[in-house]
Amino acid sequence: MTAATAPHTIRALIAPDKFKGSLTAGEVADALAGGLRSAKGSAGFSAASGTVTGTVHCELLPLADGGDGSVDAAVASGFGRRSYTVAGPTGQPAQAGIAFDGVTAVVEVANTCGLGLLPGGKLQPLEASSRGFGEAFLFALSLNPARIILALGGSASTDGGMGMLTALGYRFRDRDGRQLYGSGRALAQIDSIERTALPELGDTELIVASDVHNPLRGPHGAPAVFGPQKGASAAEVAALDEGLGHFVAKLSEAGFREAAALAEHEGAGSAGGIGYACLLLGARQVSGADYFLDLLDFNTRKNTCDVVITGEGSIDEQTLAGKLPAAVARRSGGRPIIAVAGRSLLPRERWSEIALARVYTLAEYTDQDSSKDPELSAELLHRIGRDIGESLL
Ligand SMILES: Nc1ncnc2c1ncn2[C@@H]1O[C@H](COP(=O)(O)OP(=O)(O)O)[C@@H](O)[C@H]1O
Ligand SMILES: O=C(O)[C@@H](CO)OP(=O)(O)O
Repeated sequence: MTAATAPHTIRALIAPDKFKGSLTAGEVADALAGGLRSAKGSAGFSAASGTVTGTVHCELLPLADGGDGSVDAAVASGFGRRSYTVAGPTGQPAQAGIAFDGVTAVVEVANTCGLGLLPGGKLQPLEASSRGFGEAFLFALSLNPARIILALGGSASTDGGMGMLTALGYRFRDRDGRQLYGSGRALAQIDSIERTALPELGDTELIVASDVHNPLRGPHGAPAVFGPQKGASAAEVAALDEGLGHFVAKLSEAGFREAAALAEHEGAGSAGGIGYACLLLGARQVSGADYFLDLLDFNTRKNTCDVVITGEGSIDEQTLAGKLPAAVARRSGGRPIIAVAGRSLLPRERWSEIALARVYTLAEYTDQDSSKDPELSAELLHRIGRDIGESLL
């Protein structure tokens, strides 16, 4: 007869980012928690033969890094949500949400002009615009906040923020004097720029929360690195890069003294160059991952857990460069960090570079492509959660 071991409790903090294109951060956390609680050996496991060796307590903390889910993360931390209709990435109305707590407003690119809002999911690398983000920005300004968090990422456009600036009252005209709407394609057609009816920014502090450090143009710029995921062919990437060059030259001509220098600035290439336009307006840049981890009080919440489970759609070089799982791992104070992802492009010997104890991927659990299949993804995450639970008990 073996001596019975006293049941113990494992406290897991489930703190993932979204899996872009398939699941929100909240859905990822829910599916993992369901799996962990059903692990064989846990008090939640109901099979007749189950011996209870412990309990898994899950604390759910869906996160964001400036991309999709940033407004949701602010709302989860106690902000109110305000709904507002904006022009989506191709001009069709989109119901956007901003978060506001009376002092700070959070405005998000992904829920105003993001990839997920393209009609029929059809990518529009040249036509998509950041105008809707500008409209939400204006709405946030009308609430008189002390500061606005401009959450950048997940955009459908590569327009250098031209659409956003148009919504804020800048007028871009072609050589025949026709007003341009603001899109990647329109960048090359700009002949003149006027500043008209600009909103009063007053003392409002503008903060860009983004987790990419790319400059506006060049081999590491917005078109080259993020254009292909928005559907741009090699020729379109080149045209967008050239268009952005023309945009910068025209802004310099129109009296923006910093226009050329800011194009080189780290983060100018976030959200198809909306980062650049925000910097032109005087915004300060912070790490999106760190901003939202602070807002959701991660440092305190991690203190009461034994293990942290984080993740994102794709674990890759960008993750190592400081995306959300890396920021979570950096703050976890020596607790074991398990990452879960749709796919991982990193060999296991590189996990330790950001202190990941283990990486689970959906790709290891199926032969099918789960990247566009939320139901399958949630089911696989449930299985992974169960396996993680069983490995911990
Ligand atoms: N359910 C899934 N199954 C497999 N791969 C996924 C899944 N969801 C997302 N991915 C992969 O992750 C990529 C998005 O990466 P992610 O880390 O979520 O976003 P980003 O890099 O923009 O922050 C997708 O293009 C896809 O390759
Ligand atoms: O919107 C984009 O162009 C990119 C970079 O900001 O976003 P993500 O990192 O979500 O792919």
